[in-house]
Amino acid sequence: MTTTTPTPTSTFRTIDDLESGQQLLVRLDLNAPVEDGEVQDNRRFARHAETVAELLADDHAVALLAHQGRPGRDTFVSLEGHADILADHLGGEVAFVDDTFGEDALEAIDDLESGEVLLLENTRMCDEELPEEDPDVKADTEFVRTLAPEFDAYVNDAYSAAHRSHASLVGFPRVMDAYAGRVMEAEYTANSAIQEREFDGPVTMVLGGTKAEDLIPVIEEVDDTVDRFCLGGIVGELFLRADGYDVGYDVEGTEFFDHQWDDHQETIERVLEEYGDRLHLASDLAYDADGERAEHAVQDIEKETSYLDVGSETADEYADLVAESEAVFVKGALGVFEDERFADGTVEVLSAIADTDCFSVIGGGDTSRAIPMYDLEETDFSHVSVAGGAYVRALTGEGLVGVEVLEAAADSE
Ligand SMILES: Nc1ncnc2c1ncn2[C@@H]1O[C@H](COP(=O)(O)OP(=O)(O)OP(=O)(O)O)[C@@H](O)[C@H]1O
Ligand SMILES: O=C(O)[C@H](O)COP(=O)(O)O
Repeated sequence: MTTTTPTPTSTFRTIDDLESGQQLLVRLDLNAPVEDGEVQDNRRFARHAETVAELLADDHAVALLAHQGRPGRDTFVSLEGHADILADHLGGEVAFVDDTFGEDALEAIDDLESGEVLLLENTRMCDEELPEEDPDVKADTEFVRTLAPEFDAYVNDAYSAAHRSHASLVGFPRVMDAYAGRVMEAEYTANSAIQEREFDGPVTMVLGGTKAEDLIPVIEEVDDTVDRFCLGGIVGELFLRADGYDVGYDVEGTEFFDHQWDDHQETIERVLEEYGDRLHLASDLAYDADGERAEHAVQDIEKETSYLDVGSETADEYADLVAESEAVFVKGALGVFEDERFADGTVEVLSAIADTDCFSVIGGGDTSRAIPMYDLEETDFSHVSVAGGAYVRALTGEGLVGVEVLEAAADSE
């Protein structure tokens, strides 16, 4: 059940301020999981499709920029498959060109007509996109200088990438009329409003997923507003390791634990010491035993086993804590929910949140996928954010550079 609608607080211009029939450069965040080389649909496609559909209905010609993965990772692939998924959501054609700002891209942009959509190749395949630099430096790249004159205006809909100072996110608003798309507007409004809210009862934060380094600072920074943290996923196992259990080590070729432990051991131990009474760690964990889900109490953990979900005792405890909360914030999944055998922790806790009247926000590009996957209703949560890193930064009150440049562009009008 949903409770509250947050108050809008944005100061950028939105697509409501655009004149119709323009040539637009639109930045989306279509970063998605890739399985066996195939990109998978996530909540971002459906959300961005609504922005694109609205722009097409207003007779704009729309060229799209987006990124996928990071160089060197197996998720760093072409956007060709993304064009097909987006087209399915739009119910119309999305042309694709395997070039971002070279001759082929410019030719395709020239041919683009009102009511048509063109997706350009992965922005992270351009050398100038990635190093995080000042927006003015990004505005002076060949990437931005080549594309900007081709368009009447720039629209940024990629809230979930707005914490990155990359050329396609911060360069264009420095040199063009710049507007926020619907996803940017909705996410910004909801996530900013969270910081201003006060709650009468307990506030619970459920932290899981793979990116421990994104979450550790959150625990310290939301210290005043959150009464208890329920930990699972990789981050939960790292805290169990700090608590003296033989878990949270890379086994069977995984690369989740050791580098994050090496980089953050001191902070994890300090946070455990300082906030221990408010940190709930798993009391049992689930693993794959010859193809079947099996569970161990944490006392029986084996260092060589790969743990893939919190156990049922932990899931029950977390569900009870959620049920008596006034507000619940989720970032990251409690287990590998993509595999049904290890979805129990994530699904039990999400279902408990959906069953209460509390204010609830579910965050994470991957984590939010669990909602449709397990037939939960998005409307049972106050807000489902398709952002991960940007959402946790918003929770801690940190600014987002991609939003700041949109605000600056509006101010300079
Ligand atoms: N024990 C575990 N072992 C391996 N993967 C896990 C485990 N627990 C959770 N996960 C994975 O965590 C992922 C979700 O968290 P992750 O931090 O990657 O992304 P997110 O929360 O969607 O945010 P972002 O948008 O920042 O990527 C899921 O895909 C899930 O499979
Ligand atoms: O998926 C995300 O969280 C955003 O697209 C940002 O991706 P990044 O963490 O690879 O910069």
